Amino acid sequence: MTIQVEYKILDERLGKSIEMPHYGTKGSAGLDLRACIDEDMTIEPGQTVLIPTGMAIHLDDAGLAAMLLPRSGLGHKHGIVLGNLVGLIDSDYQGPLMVSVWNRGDTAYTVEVGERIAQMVIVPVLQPVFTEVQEFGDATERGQGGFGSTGTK
Ligand SMILES: O=c1ccn([C@H]2C[C@H](O)[C@@H](COP(=O)(O)OP(=O)(O)OP(=O)(O)O)O2)c(=O)[nH]1
Ligand SMILES: [Mg+2]
Repeated sequence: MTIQVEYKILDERLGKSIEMPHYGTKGSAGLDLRACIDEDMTIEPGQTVLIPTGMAIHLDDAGLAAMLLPRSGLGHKHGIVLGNLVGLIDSDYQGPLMVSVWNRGDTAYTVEVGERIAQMVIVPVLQPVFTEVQEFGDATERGQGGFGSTGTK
């Protein structure tokens, strides 16, 4: 099934001097989002900056969300991850897609104009009806055990 999602271009360079986000390979889970900044921007160690992607999307379906995730290479090699760890885009959000970029490393990193700074994955979402109970219907083997209760080995 093909899912249609509307988008707006908010930065006129997008699709021209700055490439439009797209699925890079047939099996790509995410589209890389590009830094629509006026000039290259150096992010100091520990600093967090909000970077526009130059576009807006409207998912328009409560059964969908978009997640913004770090790119592996930037995160692992340069410590460039997201200030909110994961960005969650609501299906009713129509504003500019922004990426909170955090330099968690110990060296400055310069984001270039149009650089791919994060990736966006469209995911299905369920909004169940929650029912309050005094006891859960089925007791499980795990019960209330959590936070390492099963050990480490
Ligand atoms: O990395 C992000 C995270 C969020 N958003 C936008 C889309 C999202 O739908 C909206 C609200 O995000 P969220 O609900 O995570 O933030 P909040 O702090 O709870 O804000 P709000 O009170 O507007 O819901 O901000 C982005 O553009 N980039
Ligand atoms: Mg919110």
